[in-house]
Amino acid sequence: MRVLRLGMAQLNFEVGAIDANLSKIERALAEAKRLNSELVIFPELSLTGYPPEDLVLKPRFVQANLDALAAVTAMTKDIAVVVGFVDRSDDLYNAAAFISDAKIQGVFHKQILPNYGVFDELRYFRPGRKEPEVILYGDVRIGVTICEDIWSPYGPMAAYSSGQVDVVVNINASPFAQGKQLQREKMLSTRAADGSLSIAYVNMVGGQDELVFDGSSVVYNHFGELIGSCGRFSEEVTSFDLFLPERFRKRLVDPRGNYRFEQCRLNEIRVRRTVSPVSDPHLDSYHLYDQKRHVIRPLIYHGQVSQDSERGYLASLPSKVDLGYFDASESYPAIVLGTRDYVEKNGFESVMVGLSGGVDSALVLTVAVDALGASRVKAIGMPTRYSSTASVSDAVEICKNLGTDFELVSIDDVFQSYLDLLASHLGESPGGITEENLQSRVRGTLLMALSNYQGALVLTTGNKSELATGYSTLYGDTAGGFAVIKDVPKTHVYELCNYRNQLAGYDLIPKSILNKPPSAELRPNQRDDDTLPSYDILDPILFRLIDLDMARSEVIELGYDPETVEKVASLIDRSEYKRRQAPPGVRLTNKGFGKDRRFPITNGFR
Ligand SMILES: Nc1ncnc2c1ncn2[C@@H]1O[C@H](COP(=O)(O)OP(=O)(O)OC[C@H]2O[C@@H]([n+]3cccc(C(=O)O)c3)[C@H](O)[C@@H]2O)[C@@H](O)[C@H]1O
Ligand SMILES: Nc1ncnc2c1ncn2[C@@H]1O[C@H](COP(=O)(O)OP(=O)(O)OP(=O)(O)O)[C@@H](O)[C@H]1O
Ligand SMILES: NC(=O)CC[C@H](N)C(=O)O
Repeated sequence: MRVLRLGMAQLNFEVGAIDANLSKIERALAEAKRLNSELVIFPELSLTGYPPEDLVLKPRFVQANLDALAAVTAMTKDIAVVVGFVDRSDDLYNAAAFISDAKIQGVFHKQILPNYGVFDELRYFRPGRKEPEVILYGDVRIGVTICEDIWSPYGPMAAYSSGQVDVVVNINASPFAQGKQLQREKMLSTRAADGSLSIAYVNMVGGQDELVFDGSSVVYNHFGELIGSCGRFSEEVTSFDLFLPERFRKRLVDPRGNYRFEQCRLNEIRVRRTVSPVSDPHLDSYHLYDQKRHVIRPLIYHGQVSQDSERGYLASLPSKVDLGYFDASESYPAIVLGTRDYVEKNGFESVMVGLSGGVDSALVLTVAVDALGASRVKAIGMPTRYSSTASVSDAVEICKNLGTDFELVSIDDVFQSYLDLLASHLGESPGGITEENLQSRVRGTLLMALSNYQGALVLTTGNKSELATGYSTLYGDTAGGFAVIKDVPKTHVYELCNYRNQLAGYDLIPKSILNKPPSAELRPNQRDDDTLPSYDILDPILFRLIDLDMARSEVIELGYDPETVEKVASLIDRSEYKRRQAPPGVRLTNKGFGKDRRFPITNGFR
């Protein structure tokens, strides 16, 4: 029985930080050697981080990544490595190197470049067109693919499924989206069973601007069964015995993936196996077919273990309204990781949140504390004459629960000075939206001043429903550096709060915050549903117009009120300019505002 002791390095690489990434690889190799791994696989573009975007247009950057590759090569005297890098020859390629014996044994170019959703790879790379190659690592036949390559049964997987490969290594930088892991597992299981080959899928972890990489690396056997997995949202270097039993008979009787008619010859690259193979004579092949080595770990974030089932996404909380796949137990840690990495990778010691006593800022504050710890988070209350006393007491209570500092700065005098100044110029007090938005702008100005003085990053609190409809004040509550819940519809804001309270085992986010009607408190008795449809009506319409790209008429045909649909659709169109000026934030859905949805501001289509 052939066995390959495989190391999976599911690590958080930083875009552009080539030296730091190299040091991380060096430490991972030391750990992998300690675990007796023979071959360690690293994620896509580990050396540069993903996505490197226009950094790769700088020749010096590409050269630095090649220098780092040479340094990795020198580290492989007694271990084999697959690592992602930017290759440069006639053009640039998104590439993987198989390195062992201090030598680059083979270079694989990504053949299928994703250029949809958040991906722009055709802007930077040329698709690989080399004949498929297989590494003969001793007696183990290894194919190498890069992320998108494996999503198609064509491309390199067609050749690798021809019976000449035992295991396909697939290195990834696959960003999190709600429900994505189920999609990945279905696809990988199919690919493995159809090709009668094992698949080792290693993914990046960590936040990069709007993207969050969730790790969730997995290994499948040639029956398409999951035989191992790494944690979600956490770094780890694991070692794994991949048993490679005889597959010949399965291929003869298995109707799937009959590649007998394909003309396919893989070029072979023979590589000395530097470490003696692991073998266990007591395991017969029947037993091995049955073996399931689930290395499934519980969901962990910020040192706390979820009380949910082992695999977060199985414990799906059904959404009250239909907004597509949503599971708070995977989205919450994604937001925490995205926020932590944005703050830390951009060098901020602390963050600041304008805390109103409303649910949005309560959730953002809670995420910030989970991401960074209470001592690095400060809440600022800035009431005016329109703020209710309950709002201030709710803000105080949540800060007490979270252990954060709360500072109260009344802005009413400043607000009044602005009104007086404007009145002296206009001849009357402005009133209406002008007066309402002034309060928000005073808050934004104050938060930015405190940020300048204290060096803390301001977290904004707008949710996806507000962003979609433009229900926010430009240079007011949109002022700040990172928009933590920008891809969370208001309905899910409540579900995330409830999820977090369940984890805490008590009302960490006080019930009074969750139960009050949403209000911007910019005029007496103001409520969001004075201006917008109630969120249980608004969110499903937004989901269909935005996430599903449906036309107004199609949404109306589904039975939604025509007047409401028309109003919502024009709010979406009219507020594109506001979204363009909004800060970046964590992307959770397949249609986040940002790279996923690029709409013209000036737009005559209705
Ligand atoms: N196409 C375009 N391209 C570039 N700029 C454009 C533009 N259209 C308008 N504008 C500009 O944008 C301005 C209007 O935008 P803006 O000033 O934001 O004001 P606006 O969108 O009219 O009002 C903000 C709304 O957000 C609500 N709200 C909800 C929740 C929280 C908060 C809060 O602040 O705490 C506020 C508030 O009650 C109000 O209904 C115009 O005066 C114009 O200068
Ligand atoms: N009194 C206040 N003190 C501090 N910040 C405030 C205050 N009022 C509003 N803000 C800031 O402006 C943001 C926008 O207000 P908004 O009312 O939309 O959100 P919220 O109060 O958190 O939640 P909800 O919309 O459910 O009431 C708040 O999240 C908060 O950051
Ligand atoms: N980096 C990539 O090629 C990512 C594309 C891929 N389909 C994914 O998101 O998983």
